[in-house]
Order: sequence, then structure tokens, then C-alpha cells
Amino acid sequence: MIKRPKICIPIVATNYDDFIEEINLIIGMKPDLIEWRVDQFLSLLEVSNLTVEDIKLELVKPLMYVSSILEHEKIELILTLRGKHEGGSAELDDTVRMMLIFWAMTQCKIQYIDLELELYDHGDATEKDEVLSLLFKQIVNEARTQNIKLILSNHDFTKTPSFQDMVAIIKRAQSLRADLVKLAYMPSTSEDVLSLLAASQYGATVLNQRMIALSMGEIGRISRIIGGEFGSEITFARGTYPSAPGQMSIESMLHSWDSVLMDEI
Ligand SMILES: O=C1C[C@@](O)(C(=O)O)C[C@@H](O)[C@@H]1O
Repeated sequence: MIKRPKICIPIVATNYDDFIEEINLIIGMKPDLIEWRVDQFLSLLEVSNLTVEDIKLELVKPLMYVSSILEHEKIELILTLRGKHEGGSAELDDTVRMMLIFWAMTQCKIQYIDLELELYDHGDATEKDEVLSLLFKQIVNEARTQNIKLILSNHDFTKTPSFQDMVAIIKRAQSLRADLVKLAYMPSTSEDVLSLLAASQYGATVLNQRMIALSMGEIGRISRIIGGEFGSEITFARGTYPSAPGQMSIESMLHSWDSVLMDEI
């Protein structure tokens, strides 16, 4: 029987009214998880002119709303405040971003936090890097204390790394105590999709690492349906708007699984 991963739908609203409308629509779609893309929510604000406290004020209402309504609906929440260099939408400094993530974790019930692995692994040891590494460790510790699952992620919207590079990324994230490692890449060829799935399976079976693996765009779409067979535990479907190229509606996803299962062997 084909293994179905959990389905996550992202909220990509850019203001509070749209946010409320979107979340209620998405709840009606009955996903297993909802990802709040906080970077999208902040994307129309001049965040570089705001203090961290100002940004917290913008976030507090939607944060309380999303966490309480999802707890009531028994849908899990992934909080993502992604950096620009990995496809995020807000012009936020990495340090501010990490401070906001940490703060959000202390405000309400969140089940998963998504952090780019790159936030920890970013080359030269400058003073700023040290601050970032410290904040990274604080977030990891807070996640442990509160039993929030830590997703360490890596994205590339232009290409797919080699199989060896993907395995190295999984091992690195594993050494930083990731609960789940997420790989999301754009393929140029179908071989890239195969490599991504192979890396996911290697992570899940050989490295014993919980995985999420997505190949984006049109060629990659198949990975969103069959990823479960290759160890990927969560797939992303489109809600009101997609948060990445290639996302399908939840109905198409369920339909594709049903049609494979219903056809007798
Ligand atoms: O990392 C991912 C996966 C994703 O990029 C996708 O390809 O569906 C969508 C993002 O919202 C999420 O954070």
C-alpha cells in the first residue's frame, strides 16, 4: 500500500483580515498540519524601519489566533519565518528573525518550528555569526524544553544538489539534533527528482533520520505524491495560494492516492 505522508497547507496571507479568512478556509480543507509563513505575513511591511517590539506587536494577534484555533481543531502548527536567501519574503535581518522565532515559541502552543540549517552553518566565524549560533542554540534548547519539533531545512529554488551533498546536509542537520530534516529543491531534470527521493530514503533508512523531501516545480510534482514511499513524512499542498511552485490542491493529492489504492492488483 502506498505510504501517505501527512499533508501540510501553508498560510500565506499578508494582513490580519486575509489571515483570518485564509485560515478558516484551510481548516475546511482538513489538512493534518498548517504552516504559518510569518515571512509572508510581514512581507508588505517596511520591516527594516520597525523595531523588534513593533514587529512583535504586528504578530501577537495572528499568533494567538492561529495557535488557539488549531489546537481546538487538532491540527498541528509549523511556524516558519524564512530568510530571503532561501525563498522567504520579508526583508528581515537574520538576528531579528531568530529573536522573533524564539519569542513566538514562548508565546503560545506551536508543534513544529522550521529553521534553515544555514542559520547555524554559515561559513566565516564573524561576531555576528557567533550571535546567530547562540540564538540558534537557544531556539533548539527551547524547542527541547517545550517539546516543539525542530525541522532543520534546506531550500534551493534554482537547482538540486548532488546526492552526496544532500546526504552531507542530512548528516549535518542530524548532528544538530534535528527532529526532522527538510530538503526542498528545484529539479532541472527527472534525475534530480530521483536523487532527491533517493536522498530522502537514505536519510530515513540508513541514517535513521525523520525526513521531509520535496522536489519543486512541474517535474518535481510527483515527489509530493510518492514521497511517503521514500521516507518523506510530510507533503505540502496548496491552500488559497501556493507557497512554492508545484504544490497541488489537497483534493488532487487525495484523489491521486485514492486512484492508486482503489485499482485492484
Ligand atoms: O519548505 C517548504 C516546502 C515548500 O517549499 C514546498 O516546496 O512545498 C513550501 C514551503 O512553504 C515550506 O516551508
